[in-house]
Amino acid sequence: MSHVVTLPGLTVTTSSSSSSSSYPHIHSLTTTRLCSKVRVSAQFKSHDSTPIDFCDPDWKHKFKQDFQERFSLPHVTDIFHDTPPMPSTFCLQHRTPMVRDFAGSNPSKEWRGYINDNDRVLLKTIYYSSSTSAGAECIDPGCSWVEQWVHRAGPREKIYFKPEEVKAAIVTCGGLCPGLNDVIRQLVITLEAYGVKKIVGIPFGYRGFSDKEFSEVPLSRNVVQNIHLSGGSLLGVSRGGPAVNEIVDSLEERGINMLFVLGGNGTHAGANAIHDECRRRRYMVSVIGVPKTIDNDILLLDKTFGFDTAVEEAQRAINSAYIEAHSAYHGIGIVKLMGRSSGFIAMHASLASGQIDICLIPEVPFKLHGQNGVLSHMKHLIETKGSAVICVAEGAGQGLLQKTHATDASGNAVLGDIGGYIQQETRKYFKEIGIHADIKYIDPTYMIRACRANASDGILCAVLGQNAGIVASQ
Ligand SMILES: Nc1ncnc2c1ncn2[C@@H]1O[C@H](COP(=O)(O)OP(=O)(O)O)[C@@H](O)[C@H]1O
Ligand SMILES: O=P(O)(O)OC[C@H]1O[C@](O)(COP(=O)(O)O)[C@@H](O)[C@@H]1O
Ligand SMILES: [Mg+2]
Repeated sequence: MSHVVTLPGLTVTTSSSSSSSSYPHIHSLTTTRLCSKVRVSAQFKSHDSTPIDFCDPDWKHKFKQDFQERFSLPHVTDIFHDTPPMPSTFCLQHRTPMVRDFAGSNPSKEWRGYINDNDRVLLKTIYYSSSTSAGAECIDPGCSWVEQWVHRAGPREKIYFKPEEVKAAIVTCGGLCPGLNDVIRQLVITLEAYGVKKIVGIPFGYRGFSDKEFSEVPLSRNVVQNIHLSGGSLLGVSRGGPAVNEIVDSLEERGINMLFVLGGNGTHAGANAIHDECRRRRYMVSVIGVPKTIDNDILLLDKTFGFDTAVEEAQRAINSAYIEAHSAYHGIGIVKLMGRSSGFIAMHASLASGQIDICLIPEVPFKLHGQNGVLSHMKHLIETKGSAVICVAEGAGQGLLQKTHATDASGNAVLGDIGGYIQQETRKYFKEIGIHADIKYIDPTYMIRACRANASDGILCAVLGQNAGIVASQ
């Protein structure tokens, strides 16, 4: 499944997080005789999924063109051709005076705070001279250098929404993630800086659009001033909810013409559908998505908000498991961390802690039983070190569990409890081989998810919130 993630200042078509975007599926590609058979990863396929023909001397140019198309930003003038631009109300009015302003210069002429529409950000910075170079990510067999650019986020000189005519709504959907409040806060502050007066929060995710018992939450700088000091979402979150038509009806009834959605792949599939429906109805709305995934599984993004906090917080659980395991005779600690389809949290937390003996992630299949299984390695650890600590990502080893086919209200598969399964199997195994083992299992998922963002995530959220607010009007 493919969906559009609209980042503040850039639109990215990604595969759904279930394809674990940083580990894209490999597709085979057969070329003509002159070119060798090569395999190309999904991220390097063209826009319409046709494989690249490397025998075409023009392939690089075509690849770049295709990449640019994928990353082109939709604009209100694509549909409402006559919308007049107006000078931005943002930076010039609300920036902090700079020292040189006091020296008598003309600030409006000197200030260089706007982004040019053609500013770009280079995505890849490593030049791999060969495909055999460690970690090489190559497009073609010769590992040619191909620039990949995306739009630079930031305030433009012209805007297309009059602040006094804007009613902005913010909605947070899916599961919690540290930093949601930080993004909401910065969004509100930025919109106010533009001069937007009507800003509301939609309670409990998309459900807030249809459920009559929830009313809009008026938002202002005063309301959001301290919300980043606690975790969760001021607005609440939910899974499932109304159909897209109902949401757009509600937008129209409420007169909302800027919608900010904070959420993951499901939320963005919804945002995309809302955008399409608004376009179909010719209802002028700016729909802005801020990607939220604590799992950090979005291709092209170095880090998503909440991930850093999750890794930091996960270490408390790992440390507790370690202490328990080391304080017991033949102690075994098992910690399950988030990561439906990717093991970034488990892997980073394990590396950072230095206390994990075995780290199991969804990207790497493993077996529990048998000669090279996890259990026999645990036995080895018990015999050699006296204890063992295991970190497992929630999506790891799902093939070992019985499938339930259960889904949550949003249609996501409900995963089996791999941590609990490993605990049970470990207990059985050590009993069978007659070795004492003291097993403790920790699942800190909700303790981690509900945390307040750490300083590094706080800054990331502020940047995202600000860019989301900025991109909406231009
Ligand atoms: N394909 C879809 N089209 C429209 N809305 C969707 C789609 N998938 C999920 N949603 C809605 O998006 C919201 C959040 O989705 P969910 O999967 O729970 O979390 P996340 O956004 O974190 O992935 C839910 O309200 C759900 O109904
Ligand atoms: O119990 P809930 O709220 O359905 O959430 C459980 C899931 O939420 C997650 O935190 C992911 O949430 P999102 O899909 O909203 O990003 C997973 O780690 C976990 O499987
Ligand atoms: Mg999701």
